[in-house]
Amino acid sequence: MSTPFFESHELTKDFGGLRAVNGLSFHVNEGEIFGLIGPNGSGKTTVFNLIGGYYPITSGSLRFQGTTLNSLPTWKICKLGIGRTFQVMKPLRRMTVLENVMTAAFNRTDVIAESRKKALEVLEFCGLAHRKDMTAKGLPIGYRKRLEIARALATEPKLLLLDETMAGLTPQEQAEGVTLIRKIRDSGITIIIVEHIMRVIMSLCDRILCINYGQRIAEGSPQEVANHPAVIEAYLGKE
Ligand SMILES: Nc1ncnc2c1ncn2[C@@H]1O[C@H](COP(=O)(O)OP(=O)(O)OP(=O)(O)O)[C@@H](O)[C@H]1O
Repeated sequence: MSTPFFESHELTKDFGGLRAVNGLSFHVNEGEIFGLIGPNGSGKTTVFNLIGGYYPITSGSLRFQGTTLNSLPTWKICKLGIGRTFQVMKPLRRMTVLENVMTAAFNRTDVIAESRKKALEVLEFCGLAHRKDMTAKGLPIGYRKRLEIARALATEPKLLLLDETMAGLTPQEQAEGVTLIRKIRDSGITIIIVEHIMRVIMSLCDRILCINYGQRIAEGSPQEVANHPAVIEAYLGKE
């Protein structure tokens, strides 16, 4: 059997007495857009933080292209080719949009001219080139979300983790975000997306995993997951 592109095996994370992620196993195929959904507090961001190396894993394992990620530092995980955005955006507020993306591009180069070239390419790709000289703190939310994506792309990921990149956007901005995410996938980058806006998840994802209390409750095509009784119950409660 070939090695899965990305694999979580029995992933578990405890915060003191709270088990935030509980024996979670799933895999992601290369080229997929894989959705991770679940009610508030179900463990989605914690899964991203474990993949990115921000928290130590309590037990279980994570493997990316055959390499075990457990206990690797965040910068090594980034170098391996896993990039991410953050639910709470963290731009360098006083720097320009271009400088923000350049700092991320330094993940792959020490040369200023190269990081600038990469950052300009990424800004063009994300439709942000015309805002390159604005300070990050002056950007409207729609552009700030794009900047988050641009910074993650500048690290040259093979796997991109998108954490609620649509929250707070207008329907028009969401539609543009969907187009951008498809374009990213079409450029050869595999995506795991956490998102509460179901219209976005349903239209983008090839497969979806729904979790609650850190455990799998359903996995399958968008249609299968949306119609799954356990998913409906988790979101709407029992009648
Ligand atoms: N650093 C932490 N210390 C203690 N508990 C935490 C920590 N991070 C998350 N938790 C807890 O772990 C559980 C899962 O939280 P997490 O943020 O992963 O959920 P989520 O599915 O991303 O939620 P949301 O959709 O609201 O963003 C919650 O009960 C949360 O309070």
